[in-house]
Amino acid sequence: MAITSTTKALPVLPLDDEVVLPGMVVPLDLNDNDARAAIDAARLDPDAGEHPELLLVPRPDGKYAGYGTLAVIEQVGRLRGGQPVAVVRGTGRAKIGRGTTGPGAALWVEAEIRPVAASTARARELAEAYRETAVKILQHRGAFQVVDVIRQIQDPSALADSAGYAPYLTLEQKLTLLETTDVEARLELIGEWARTALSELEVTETIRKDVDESLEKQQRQFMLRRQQEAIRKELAELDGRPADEQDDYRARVEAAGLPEKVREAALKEVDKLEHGSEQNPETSWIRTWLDTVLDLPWNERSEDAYDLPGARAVLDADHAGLADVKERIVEYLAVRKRREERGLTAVGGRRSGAVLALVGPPGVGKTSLGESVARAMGRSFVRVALGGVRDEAEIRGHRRTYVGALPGRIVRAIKEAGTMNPVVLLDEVDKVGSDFRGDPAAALLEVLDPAQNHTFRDHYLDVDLDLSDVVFLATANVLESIPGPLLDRMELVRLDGYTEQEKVVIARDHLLPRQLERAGLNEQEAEIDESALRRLAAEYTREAGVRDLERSLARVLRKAAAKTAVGELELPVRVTAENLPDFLGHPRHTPESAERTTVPGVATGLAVTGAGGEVLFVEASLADPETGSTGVTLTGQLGEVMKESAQIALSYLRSHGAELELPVGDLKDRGVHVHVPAGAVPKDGPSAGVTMVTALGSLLSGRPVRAEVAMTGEVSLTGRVLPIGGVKQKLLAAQRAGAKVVLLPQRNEPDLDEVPAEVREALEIHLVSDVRDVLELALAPAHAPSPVTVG
Ligand SMILES: Nc1ncnc2c1ncn2[C@@H]1O[C@H](COP(=O)(O)OP(=O)(O)OP(=O)(O)O)[C@@H](O)[C@H]1O
Repeated sequence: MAITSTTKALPVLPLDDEVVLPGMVVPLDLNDNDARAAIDAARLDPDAGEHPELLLVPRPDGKYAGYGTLAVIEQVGRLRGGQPVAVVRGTGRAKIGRGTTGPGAALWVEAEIRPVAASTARARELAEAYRETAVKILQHRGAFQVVDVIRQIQDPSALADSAGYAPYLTLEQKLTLLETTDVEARLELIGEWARTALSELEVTETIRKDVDESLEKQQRQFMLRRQQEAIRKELAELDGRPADEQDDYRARVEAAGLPEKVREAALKEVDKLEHGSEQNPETSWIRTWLDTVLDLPWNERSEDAYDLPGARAVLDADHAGLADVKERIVEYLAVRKRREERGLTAVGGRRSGAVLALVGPPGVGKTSLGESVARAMGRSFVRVALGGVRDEAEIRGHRRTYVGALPGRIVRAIKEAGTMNPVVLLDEVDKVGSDFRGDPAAALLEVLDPAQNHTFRDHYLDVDLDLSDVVFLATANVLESIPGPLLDRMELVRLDGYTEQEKVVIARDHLLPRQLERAGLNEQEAEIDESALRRLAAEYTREAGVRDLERSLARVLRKAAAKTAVGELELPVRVTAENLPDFLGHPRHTPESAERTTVPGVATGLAVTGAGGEVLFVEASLADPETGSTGVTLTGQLGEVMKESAQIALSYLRSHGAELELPVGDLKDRGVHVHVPAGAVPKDGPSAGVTMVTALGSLLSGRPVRAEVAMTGEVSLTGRVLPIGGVKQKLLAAQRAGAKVVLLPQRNEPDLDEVPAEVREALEIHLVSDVRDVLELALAPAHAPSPVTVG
C-alpha cells in the first residue's frame, strides 16, 4: 500500500531509552508488547517482502520524536533461553507523517523517507576528521575490532551514523543526529562531540595515570618492603638466627619515642636500609648504628632521691674515715641541689664546681667513693677508664665511614648506664695523653663544659646527645699530670692515703667482712684480730691506699680455708700478729733506712709518686781522682729538675763548704757521682734538694746520715730551704717506712694541719729554713759510730 515512492505506511516501534541510527543492527526483546506488536504488524503487511520494514521511533519522556529510523527485520527467533527476539537493521531516516491504519495492534504512520544525498568533498573531509577522532577514542578504550569496522566505512553519512554506538553520546545527542538529515551538519555535530569526548578522555587518562603512578609507587614500595622482610626472615632462618621484630627497624624507631631530630635521622637510615640490598656492606653498618641509637636510654631518667643527711649516711656507710672528703662531697651535692631547685641552667659561664675530681694514690677509694656518690644521689653509675687514651676518637667516636667504627666512650657509658642522668666517673684523667690522633683532653673538655654538653656530638652517633644531666666525677693519681684546661674545670678533692690506724679500721669494718664473704667464711669461723691487721698494714704492705691490704686479707683467708680443709687447722681460726707469718710467710717490708745509711753519703728523702708518698735514697760518691773529671755524674732515671737540684747542691757545697767545716777541697779535683736507685721512680721535682745536699755533706764529712731521719725540701743556691708539696703524703710515707725524725721546710708549717694527729705524734718533725740546720740535724756526730738501731 505504497503512497508515494518516498512515503511509506509503516508500523511504529517506540524506543523509550535508546536511539537506533541507520546502519545499526539491534536485537529487540519481543516480550515487550510494543515491540511484538510492531514486529507482528510489519510481518502482516501485505506489501512486505522477504524483509518486512518498520519504523523505530524514539519516544523520550513519552513523546514521539519527529524522525524515525527505517529498519528491516533481519531475523525473528528465540534465544537459547527461549526468549523471543527480533534482530532489526536501520536502513534510513524517515520523517514521521500523519497516522494511518494497518494490520496488527501497532500504531501505523506515514513515513517520508529521506534519501541520502550524494557525498560532497566537505562531507568527506569532515568524515575523515571524525574518523580520526573516533579511532583515537576507540583506541583509548582498547576497542580495536571496532576501529577496523570504522576504517572500512566509506560513506560519510554512514560514518556519522555509526556514532549511534558511541557510549559517550547522550540519548539527546543521538536523537539530534537522527533528526539532522544534512550529512555535513551531522558530521560537524558528531565531529565536535567526539573531539570533546576525546579530550575529556585524554584528561581523565592523564589524571588516572598520575594517580596510578603514585599509587603504584606506593603499592610497589609496600609490596617490595613486604617481600624484603620476607626474604630477610627467610635468610635469618637459614642462618639460624631468630627472625623477630628486632628486624623491623621502622617500627622500632617509631616506637622508641626518640627526640624529634634523632627520630628523623633514624628514619632516614631506615629508608636507606629498606632500599638497600642485604648484600650491601652499608646495610650492616646502618643496622649497627640503628641498634646503637635504639639502645640509648633517650627517655630514661632516674629520679633524684638525695636528701643531704641521707647522702651523708650513704657515704659513711660505704667508707670509713675521710671526714673532710665526705664533707666536700656533701657540700658539692648541696650546691648542685640548690642550683637544680632554683632551675639554674648550665648556661652563663658557670665554671667552677662543675666536676668533682678525686685526686690521690691508688687504692684510697676514689672509685668506690664515686659509686657511693651515685648511690647517695639515687643515680646509676658508670666508670669510664681513660688510662692510656691517646686518640680523640676514643672519647668522641669514629666517623661512621670508618670500617669498624664505634661510638666513643661517653656514648657507650650512657648506654651502659641506661639513664640519661647517671654519675659518670672519668677514671684516671691524668693518664690521658695526646698525639697525632687528636687531643682527647679537648674532647673531654667539651663533655664537661656545661655550655656545650647539652648538644654533645659523637662522631659515630652524629646526633646531639644531651649530657647536661650527667654528673661527672673524675679521678687522678697525680694532680700535676691532669691536662691544664681540664684541671680548670675541676673542683679538687684530695685523698692522700691512710695512716696505719685508719687502715686497721677500714680493714676491720669494710675489707674483712667483704673478704670473709668471698672466702665463704663467717665471723665466728675466722677472726683476724686488730694486732694482725696492724701488722698486715705495717709490715706486709707498704702503700698509701688499702688495695694490697685487701689482697693480703684475701690471701690470709684463703690460706685459712685451705688449712682447715686439709685438717691442718680447726675452725674457728684466729689470726693474730704472732701467727700471721704462718699464713703469709715473713713480712716483706721492714725498715731499710738503717742498713742503707750505715755508710756516709746516703740520705733518706721523701717524695711523691703516682703511688702516693715514698721514701727514696740518694747515694753520693766521689769519682776516682784519675778520671780527671770534676763535674757531677747523675744516674738513676732522674728528671731534669732533679738534675738541677744535684747541680745546685754541689754549687752550694763548693761555695759554702768551708763555713760548714766540710773538706770541700775534694770537690775541686774530683768528680761527684749522685745516684737515686729507682725502686719506685719518683716523679720529677725539686724537693730532693735537701737530700742531695745531705748525701754530699755526709760523703765529704764522712759522717753518716742518721738512719731515723727522712727529709724533703728544695734548696736555693744560697742554702735556703724552700717549701715543697705533698706534705701529708710524704709524712704518711715516712711513718710507713719507719722514720722517726722528719725535716720539713719551715714554710710548709701550715700544711701540717692536714696531717692526721696520729702521724704528727708518731714523728719528730723539725721545720728548717737553712740547709745548715738540715746538716746539723741529719748527720751523725763526727767520729761517733752511727746509731744502727731504729726504735
Ligand atoms: N675509706 C675507705 N673505707 C672503706 N673502704 C675503702 C676505703 N678506701 C678504700 N676502700 C676500699 O679499697 C678498695 C680500693 O679502692 P678503689 O678501687 O676505689 O681505689 P681507687 O682509689 O679508685 O684506686 P685506683 O686509683 O687504682 O682506681 C675498694 O674496695 C674500696 O672499697
